[in-house]
Amino acid sequence: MAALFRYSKSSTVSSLSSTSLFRRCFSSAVAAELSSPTTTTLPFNLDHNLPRKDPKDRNVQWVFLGCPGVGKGTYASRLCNLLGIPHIATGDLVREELASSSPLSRQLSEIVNQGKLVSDEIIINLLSKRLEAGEAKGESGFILDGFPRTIRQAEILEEVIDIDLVVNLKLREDVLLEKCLGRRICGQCGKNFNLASINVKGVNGNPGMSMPPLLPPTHCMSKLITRADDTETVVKERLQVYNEKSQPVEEYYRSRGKLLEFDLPGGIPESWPKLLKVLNLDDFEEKLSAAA
Ligand SMILES: Nc1ncnc2c1ncn2[C@@H]1O[C@H](COP(=O)(O)OP(=O)(O)O)[C@@H](O)[C@H]1O
Repeated sequence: MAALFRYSKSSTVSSLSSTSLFRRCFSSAVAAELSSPTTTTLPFNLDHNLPRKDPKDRNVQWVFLGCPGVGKGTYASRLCNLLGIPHIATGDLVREELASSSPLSRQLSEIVNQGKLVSDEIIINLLSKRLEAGEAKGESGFILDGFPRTIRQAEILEEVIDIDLVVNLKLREDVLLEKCLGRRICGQCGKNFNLASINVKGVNGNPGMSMPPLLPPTHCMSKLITRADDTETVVKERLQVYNEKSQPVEEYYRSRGKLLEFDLPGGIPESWPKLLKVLNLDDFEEKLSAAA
C-alpha cells in the first residue's frame, strides 16, 4: 500500500500518450457500443505496449469517491493545493459547459437539474478535453473528483490511466442531505461555503457528530448562490442514483486493492489532520509549513 502514497514534486513529464489514448479509446468504445449495445466487456483493443509512467516518476493520480455532499471537493482541493497538482472535478466541467451557450448546455441542464447522470460519452469527452488542456500546460498528476461514477467509466479509465489510489469518503445519509441543502457558492469569487450547522446526537452506540458551518466572509454574503440541483427533491434523487450507479464503483476498486475507506469524523478541523495521517502526508504538511 505504501507505494500508492509515493509522489514526486519534480516530475513534469506529460502522460500525453495515455490521455490522448483515453479519448481515442472512448470514441472506439462508443462506436462499438452503438452497434452492440449489450456488450459487457470493453469493446476495443488497447495497445498495452504504450509506455506508462512509473508512479515514482510522476505526481499522484488519485480518485475521490463519495456521495453528493460528502466533501469530495473540499478535501480534494485542499490536498491538491498541498501536493501542487490539479483538482479535476467533473461536476465543475459540467457546470462550466452549462454556463456556456454551447448546443450541449440545454441538454445538460435538463439532466443535471433532475439529479441524473449525464452520459458516459459526454462526461468522458469533457474530461478528455480537460486532461489534454492540462498536458499542454505541463500539468502532472491529478485528483479526479466525481469521476468515475459508473462501472463503465471506471473500466475505461482503468484501461488508459494508472490510478494509484481511490479515496472513498463516507458520511451518514441524513447529514449528507443537510450538507447539500446548506451549500452556497459566491457568485463573484467562486468559493464554496456551507451554511449548515450539523449536530447529530449519538444513538444506539453510534457516535454523535458535529460540523460547524463554513461561513463566507462578509463581502461574499450578499452574492451567495445555491446550485439549481441542491434542492431536497433533486438531492434525494442524486443520493439514489449514487447508490444505484456509483456504489458499485467502490467495489470495483476494492477488489483491485486500491480503495481507501475514510469515515469523516466531523468537520474540517477534525477530519483534515486524520485524512492527512491515513494518506501518510502529515509529515509532508508539517515540512511545507515549516519551509513557508
Ligand atoms: N462522472 C460523471 N458521470 C455522469 N454525470 C456526472 C459525472 N460527474 C458529474 N456529473 C453530472 O454533474 C452533476 C454535478 O456533479 P457534482 O458536482 O460532482 O455533484 P455532487 O455534488 O452530487 O457530487 C451530477 O449530478 C451529474 O449530473
